[in-house]
Amino acid sequence: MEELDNDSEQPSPCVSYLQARDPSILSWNCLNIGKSRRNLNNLYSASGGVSTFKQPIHEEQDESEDCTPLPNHPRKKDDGINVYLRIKKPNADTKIYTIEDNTLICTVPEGSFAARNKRDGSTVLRKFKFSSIFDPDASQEYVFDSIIKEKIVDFINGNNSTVLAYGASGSGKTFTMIGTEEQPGIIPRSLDYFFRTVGSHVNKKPIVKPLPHGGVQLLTNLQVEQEISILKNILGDSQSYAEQALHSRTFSHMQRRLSTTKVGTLNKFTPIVGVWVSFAEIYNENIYDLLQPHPGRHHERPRLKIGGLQDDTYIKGLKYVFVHSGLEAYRLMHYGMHNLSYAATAVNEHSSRSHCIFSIRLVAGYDHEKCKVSIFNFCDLAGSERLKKTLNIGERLRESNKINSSLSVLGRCISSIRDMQQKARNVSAAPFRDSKLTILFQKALQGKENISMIVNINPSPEMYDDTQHVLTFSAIAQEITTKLEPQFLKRSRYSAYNSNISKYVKEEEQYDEQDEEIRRLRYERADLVLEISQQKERFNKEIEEERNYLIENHEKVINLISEQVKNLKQKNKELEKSKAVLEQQIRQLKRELIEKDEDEVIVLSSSEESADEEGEDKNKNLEWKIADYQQELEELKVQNKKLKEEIKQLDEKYQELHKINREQSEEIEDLKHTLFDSKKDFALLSSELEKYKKSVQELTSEILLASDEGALVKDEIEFLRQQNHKLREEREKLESLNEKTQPLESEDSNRKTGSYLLTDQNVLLEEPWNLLGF
Ligand SMILES: Nc1ncnc2c1ncn2[C@@H]1O[C@H](COP(=O)(O)OP(=O)(O)OP(=O)(O)O)[C@@H](O)[C@H]1O
Repeated sequence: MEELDNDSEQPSPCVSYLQARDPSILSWNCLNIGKSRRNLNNLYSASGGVSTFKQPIHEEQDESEDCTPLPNHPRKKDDGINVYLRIKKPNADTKIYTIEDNTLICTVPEGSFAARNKRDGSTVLRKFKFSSIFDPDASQEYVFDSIIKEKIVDFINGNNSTVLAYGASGSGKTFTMIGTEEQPGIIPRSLDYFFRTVGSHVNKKPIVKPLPHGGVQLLTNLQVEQEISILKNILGDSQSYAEQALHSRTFSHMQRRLSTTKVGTLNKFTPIVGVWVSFAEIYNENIYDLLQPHPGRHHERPRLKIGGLQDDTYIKGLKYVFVHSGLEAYRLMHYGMHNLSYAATAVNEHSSRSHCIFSIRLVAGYDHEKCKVSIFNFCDLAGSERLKKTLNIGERLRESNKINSSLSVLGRCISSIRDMQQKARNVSAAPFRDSKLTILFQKALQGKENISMIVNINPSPEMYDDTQHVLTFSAIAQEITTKLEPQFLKRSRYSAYNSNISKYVKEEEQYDEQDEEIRRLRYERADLVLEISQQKERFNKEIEEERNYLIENHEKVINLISEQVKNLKQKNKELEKSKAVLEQQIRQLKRELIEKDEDEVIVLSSSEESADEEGEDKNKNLEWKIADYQQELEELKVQNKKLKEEIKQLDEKYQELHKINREQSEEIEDLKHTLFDSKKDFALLSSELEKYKKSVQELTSEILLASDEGALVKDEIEFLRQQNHKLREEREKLESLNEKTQPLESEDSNRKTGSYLLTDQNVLLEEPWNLLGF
């Protein structure tokens, strides 16, 4: 694999990468309106007959490419940032877009601001030029073959490559990158193509490992085992058997389908050929490793930092996993996909909210000291949806802000690189450091590595605004123009020259065009003035109403809206300024026209050609001004519309909150009544309880009294017993005394004298009781 050792092909930093393969790109960048006017006239006539999406259908088909050795394919020094446009299949027929060569022509739909400026019989057209356009029928295979295949060969030969997928949510970025089981995208196809080319030479075990900041590290036996177990752990433990089986099935299914397509072969190969895969995610401007097992729902994933200097940047601590087959790499990709932060938005339920970078590193060489590492990055950018369309709030709003700001930094980098390269200035002045994404791809964006962008659009009319935003951001060149009807062009106001038509016909046409231009500018100016005053009026009214309304409940939202209103006002001011400049230019043009009228014979004879060019240049400038102005105003209008929508949303939300508030207040009132009643009941019960307590107390004291009396009775009984006892003793004494003194007394006399002493015990006991009154 000699090609892999070729170090000499490193591009020089000053290479003009904007010199795209398609030479027409640069001429478009220069936007020579003089030339393009003629071209456009042709285009108009051609586009009239062009039906929507007339490009040929590219079905999946077997390739007949020869199985030839890979060419030594160093990266071309003139490679630029190729921007490809891929159009998703529309749900319904749309007449908005037509394709001509590499130009997408958008017919501004009725109701759009740009369409309102048109005159009768005219149509506003917006044109966007790309390196290549893939129509809705372009198959995954066709896209892969056209854009990626060659880059894989470059990659095998040691060159770095980056492919970015850009577009609004749901436009087909992930479909293009990953695809489906039946229609695999460019990552699975690249893995298949790559491994079928180098597969048999890939080491079964890792020998060296690429280091993040460049170079490689020779692995010890223990480290080799550790690296192998990393892959096993990720694939074995973390994925269910069902998932593993599904991914294996899908990949082998795809391999079977692609097995007939030919790949290149390597003539020679080095002993060290190692393939390493990484998968990173940039979410909310934080970097995460998608091949790192997720720590669980309630734990934060470790955030990774960017290391390196200038354009040699890398992600510190990102896991590189050794693989030796396409299937292993494919399964790692799916593992990473599981870890992705997906969030629901109004546009696409599974809209990806983060930028995902799947990278393949190829390490090849004869020994660890002479190894070369090449990297292929596949980057699926987050959806570029506009904030207000998705009705994002809170966390989602913060996410969207970060996504949009990183995409806008990317856009600014791309356009400032274009500008600077055209003016031969230093590319590193572009705002690369403003987002993680551009820091990581700085080298490629500076033209030192191959980089391409696949722009995906959804041509449905409801996505028109988002699509325009995406196209404006990404197109290599663009133009806004109006298609005029022929009768408009035929008018002539210089009939005085009819006698010498052949001489003046050309001049007349030129005057006609200028006249036309002035008229058109007047129309547009009048429209713009009207639009601005209406906008101002509407803004003032709406802002007044909304402010009063929202002030009580939505302080945060009000701050946001005020900010937006301020921006819009600022834009309005800028528009006013450009309008003044425009008016000034129109006046100047008119003055020149009058002067020309006066000296026309001289002008015509002496400097016919230079007058042509001058007029054309001025027209060009005016056309540009108007185009800019129109575009700005259109964006302003879109923003205004969105703002109104947002305010409406807030209004509804407020109404809802108000309703809930009212219901809650009513509930509170009910509760208050119930509480009042309960208090009354409680007071009543308390007084009854008091009464009850009192009667209990009385009863208790009565009981106590009764028990005291009982005790008294007991004491008296005791006392009587003792008395009784004493009386018995006394009787016994008396009896013994009686026996001693009168032993022979008769029975009758005994009965008379001691009747009470000789009777039974009952008689004796009766006497004390009688004494007590019982
Ligand atoms: N060219 C195409 N042909 C067939 N189906 C497509 C095409 N492009 C996209 N789709 C389908 O449209 C849907 C949305 O596409 P996809 O998920 O790729 O969009 P996305 O741009 O990645 O969105 P997001 O940024 O929200 O993740 C998917 O169901 C996908 O299969």
